[in-house]
Amino acid sequence: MSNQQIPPTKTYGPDLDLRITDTSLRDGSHHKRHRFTTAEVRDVVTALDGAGVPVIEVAHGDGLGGSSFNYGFSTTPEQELITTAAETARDAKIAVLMLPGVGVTDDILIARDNGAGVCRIATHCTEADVSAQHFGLAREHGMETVGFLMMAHSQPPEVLAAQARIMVDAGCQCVYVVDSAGALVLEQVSQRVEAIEAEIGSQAQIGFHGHENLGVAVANSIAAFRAGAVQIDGSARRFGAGAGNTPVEALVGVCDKLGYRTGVDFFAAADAAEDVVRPAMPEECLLDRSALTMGYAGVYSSFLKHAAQQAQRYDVPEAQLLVRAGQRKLVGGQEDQLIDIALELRAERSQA
Ligand SMILES: CC[C@H](O)CC(=O)C(=O)O
Ligand SMILES: [Mn+2]
Repeated sequence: MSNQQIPPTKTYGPDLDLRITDTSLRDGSHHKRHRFTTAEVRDVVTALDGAGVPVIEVAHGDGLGGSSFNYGFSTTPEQELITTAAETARDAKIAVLMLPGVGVTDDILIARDNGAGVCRIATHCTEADVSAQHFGLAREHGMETVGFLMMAHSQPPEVLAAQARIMVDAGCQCVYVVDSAGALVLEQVSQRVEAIEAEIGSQAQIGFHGHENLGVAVANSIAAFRAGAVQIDGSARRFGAGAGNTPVEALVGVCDKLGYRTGVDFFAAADAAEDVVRPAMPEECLLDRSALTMGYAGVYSSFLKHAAQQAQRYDVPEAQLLVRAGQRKLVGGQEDQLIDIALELRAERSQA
């Protein structure tokens, strides 16, 4: 099977070239409107763990503490889902993600007590400073740490590198370039990874989290890996916000063909995606006009469902709403501004 063309510049460890984290039970939760049940979590974790996926992320789609009016309420408390995942996994580590301010430090400690081993702290890519105490706390309590620099397309490589430095100095062990809008394309990914690598060297690892809005998430993930990222996110059948994330099963297949070791069994991952994850979801995650517009205009993928709701409520075109959200450079947490934009579009129409 192996037909390696370009040897990796960096590897995750002696047995793995890259470590995959599946986020269908966290980013995929957006697509399910945060309605995962413990039975679904048990089935998905069993299947992904059995396929050899080394890390599985579980939380509300907007991270710990996300269950709220602003983001949508979870039907099952996320800590129950985390407990179920941790009790089910035989080999996989369970990861949680949190945005400081959406969740609080206690959420991290409760998740750790419930069996989470990896603590991922996400900030907008110019606000890494708000993550410092969270990395310290997680490390103190024996958790592995990952930092998410979200909306990475919105800043040049040197800004991301400076923000990565802040996270690493605070105790972050792997800084992710997070393409929240699915707006980055190939070299735009590798340049960001290379700039971070130049700044942090071997002090921490680098990761990449892609979204499929422009249809290049697998290619972007390979570009990130070749530039030095050794932790790569994906999602079974790509379930995630917007058009979803990098499809794990496709990423594994591509890595097999390039000779990059993921430790994941391609056929078992394909079965998990089709037989277990797909039935847990209401419908397929589409790469449709709205998702494409998000990638093209640089809009936070988690806005998709909110934009659809407001477009319908105020009877305005969803694509125009998303384009304006991109122009306003909205970031996570500003979902309510979609209402402003919808009202603006409606007022313009009635004046015309
Ligand atoms: C929970 C914040 C956010 O959705 C993290 C993420 O997956 C992204 O920015 O893509
Ligand atoms: Mn995401």
